[in-house]
Amino acid sequence: MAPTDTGAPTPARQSEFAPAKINLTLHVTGRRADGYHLLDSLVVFADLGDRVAVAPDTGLSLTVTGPMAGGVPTGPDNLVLRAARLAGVTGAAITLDKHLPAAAGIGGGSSDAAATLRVLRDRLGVAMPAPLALGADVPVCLAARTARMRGIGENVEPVSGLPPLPAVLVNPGVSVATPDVFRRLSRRDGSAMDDIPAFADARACADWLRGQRNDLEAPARALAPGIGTVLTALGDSGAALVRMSGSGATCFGLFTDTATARQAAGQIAAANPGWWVRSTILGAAHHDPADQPIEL
Ligand SMILES: C[C@](O)(CO)[C@H](O)COP(=O)(O)OP(=O)(O)OC[C@H]1O[C@@H](n2ccc(N)nc2=O)[C@H](O)[C@@H]1O
Ligand SMILES: Nc1ncnc2c1ncn2[C@@H]1O[C@H](COP(=O)(O)OP(=O)(O)OP(=O)(O)O)[C@@H](O)[C@H]1O
Repeated sequence: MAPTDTGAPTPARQSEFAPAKINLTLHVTGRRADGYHLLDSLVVFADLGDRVAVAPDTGLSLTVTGPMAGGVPTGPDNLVLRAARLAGVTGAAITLDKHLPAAAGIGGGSSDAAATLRVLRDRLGVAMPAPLALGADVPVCLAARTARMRGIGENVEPVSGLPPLPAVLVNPGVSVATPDVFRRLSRRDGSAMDDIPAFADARACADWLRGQRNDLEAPARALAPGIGTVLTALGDSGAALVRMSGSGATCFGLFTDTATARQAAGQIAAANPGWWVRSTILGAAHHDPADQPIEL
């Protein structure tokens, strides 16, 4: 691994938080000749996520731990190892502590890849490769702050003026493959998202979001009808707005206060023991004191 820019000794083990990514909106506005879709999405990050730790070593290795480690690839396909290889790293022992469900529309793998690149760049002085090569969600996950994402994901513009949003995330345990969802779109030329105003509070934000869309919600629901059940449960729990994130199957409910969000999460979890249910705050930048501020 390269030494730090300052010439200081390379610290033994460095870690970064990989927060869950939530698409508050996801408008599909076109399609490129190569098949990738043009998007317009308001992206926020949660105060829950995975953690990537990197220690210098002679070879490149990955250990996956944590409550959601099951089913996550541990070999060269893991986005953490792909990120390290893309950055030219050949000697690092990486640990991925997995708390987010995989293939769930909340960018687990993309956020892990971005956290790997951040720890290599910010803590270990490794040059940053072009992140889009790892996936369309990786540039926004590298920023890890509220942003409007356009193009196929490469155009990331920071957004301020969003209040912290108390929320509940629910995944019914169904994984949905992103390409299958895009393939099922009935139209690919939707309108762009409206300009984003400043919001007085979470309710004002939820009211505005109601006029925007996730165009992947209908095709994902057709593939995984359980998504509809989750949206109904969130709506019944008193959420001010319910929507699916990304290509699903995770859905979110926005609440006007944290206590109500926590109560709703408890009720939904108790009634549906097989579901992954978490209350969180969206859009409040990083909640991890160990992290450095990220410049775009
Ligand atoms: C749905 C979102 O999560 C919204 O944030 C992202 O657009 C998907 O990001 P991602 O998982 O990092 O996506 P990638 O790994 O780059 O692409 C997976 C597949 O999704 C489709 N895909 C993805 C992004 C995009 N703008 N257009 C697409 O059509 C393509 O079929 C692609 O083969
Ligand atoms: N570190 C990782 N964590 C989770 N999945 C990974 C990881 N690395 C590779 N994968 C593979 O990537 C696939 C997609 O997982 P990921 O969690 O990134 O999906 P997603 O949440 O739908 O992403 P997005 O919101 O970016 O579409 C999984 O099926 C898994 O096989």
